[in-house]
Amino acid sequence: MEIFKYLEQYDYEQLVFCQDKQSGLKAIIAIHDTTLGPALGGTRMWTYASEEAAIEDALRLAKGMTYKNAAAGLNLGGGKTVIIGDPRKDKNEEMFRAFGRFIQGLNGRYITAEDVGTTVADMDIIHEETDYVTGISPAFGSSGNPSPVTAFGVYRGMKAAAKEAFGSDSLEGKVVAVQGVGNVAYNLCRHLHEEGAKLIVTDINKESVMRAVEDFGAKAVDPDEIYGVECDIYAPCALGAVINDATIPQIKAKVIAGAANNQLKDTKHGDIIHELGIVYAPDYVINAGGVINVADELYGYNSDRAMKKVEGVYSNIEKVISIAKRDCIPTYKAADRMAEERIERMRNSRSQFLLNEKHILNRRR
Ligand SMILES: NC(=O)c1ccc[n+]([C@@H]2O[C@H](COP(=O)([O-])OP(=O)(O)OC[C@H]3O[C@@H](n4cnc5c(N)ncnc54)[C@H](O)[C@@H]3O)[C@@H](O)[C@H]2O)c1
Ligand SMILES: CC(C)C[C@H](N)C(=O)O
Repeated sequence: MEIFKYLEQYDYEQLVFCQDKQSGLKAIIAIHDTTLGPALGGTRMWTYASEEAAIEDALRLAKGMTYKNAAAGLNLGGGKTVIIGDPRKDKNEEMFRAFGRFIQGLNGRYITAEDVGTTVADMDIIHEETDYVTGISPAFGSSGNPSPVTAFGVYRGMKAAAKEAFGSDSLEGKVVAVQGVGNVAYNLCRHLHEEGAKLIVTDINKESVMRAVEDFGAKAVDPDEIYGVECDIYAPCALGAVINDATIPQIKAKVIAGAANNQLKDTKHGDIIHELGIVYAPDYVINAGGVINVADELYGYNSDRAMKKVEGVYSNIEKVISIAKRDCIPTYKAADRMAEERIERMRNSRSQFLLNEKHILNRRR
């Protein structure tokens, strides 16, 4: 990979490699765009097949956060970290302390939070070294685990997408096929069950499936059967790239609305499902509840205020659908347009000169 060529092509600002021999920390912080504010995005810990794969993941996820934060109306840019390692075996306290010091060294350009493989406990350790971390324990007056709030946002966004497809946002009696019943999707299933939806679930983890069957009366299917089940709504809540050439012909749902990041394998798959008349709730718009919640910590966390903002995922999905109709484009393109237009508006509004304490004029005093 020619790194500078790639950074230039997709407008990245900064890529930081962090190494700490004692703890074994190998982390890559990618900052994509800070036009709207400091880059906020989680830390993923994963066993990557190669360093190149880790760099690519950090870059791709960081850009996704620029779009997610912009579309959610947050005054935050986009960034992400990947730590190379197995979260079940390779974590230690010194690692997250060392990582916290690296974040502190960026002096607020990047703020972290949880992602796949990291937990509230990890964020609490980082917090020993820096204030540029969110999703820390409620004991510190913070927001804690973002997953239940992400789930609430997905539930709200699913209702908005259902309104477009079925003429009503009621999910009562609707059959929802949920792929992966982990942290986010278990909570999503609870909201759906409480509204009277019927659930079909799958997971590679049998215990997670059994919990959904027992708690919500869900019907269980094998992981590769989920795409083809008879349902109204397909909710991808496990992996990315699940909307692809092999799965699209199987999908019977009229709505795709779920938590997973990067659901479209390629943009062409967003075009195909649009042509098929499927209402697709773009992933980074519908799953923004977690980041909206942790971002509220930057104002002094207030749960009621944060949940009110997360309810707005409903109107954000409505906005995306209306842009898609107005401009005759698929919803994934409409979401990109919404995010890019906001960034451009703000870039222009910040173009006037503003004196700040670092400016050369101050140094002459
Ligand atoms: N946690 C959040 O707040 C948040 C926010 C935004 C986006 N997301 C995204 O939502 C998705 C779920 O996040 P999570 O925090 O619930 O993660 P999780 O790890 O708790 O849950 C994912 C579940 O998917 C299952 N799974 C993995 N591969 C599968 C397969 N092939 N078929 C079926 N099930 C499979 C896992 O066993 C697990 O139970 C991820 O893509 C994540 O990036 C999460
Ligand atoms: C900031 C975090 C809560 C980010 C979350 N992991 C996401 O992908 O949106």
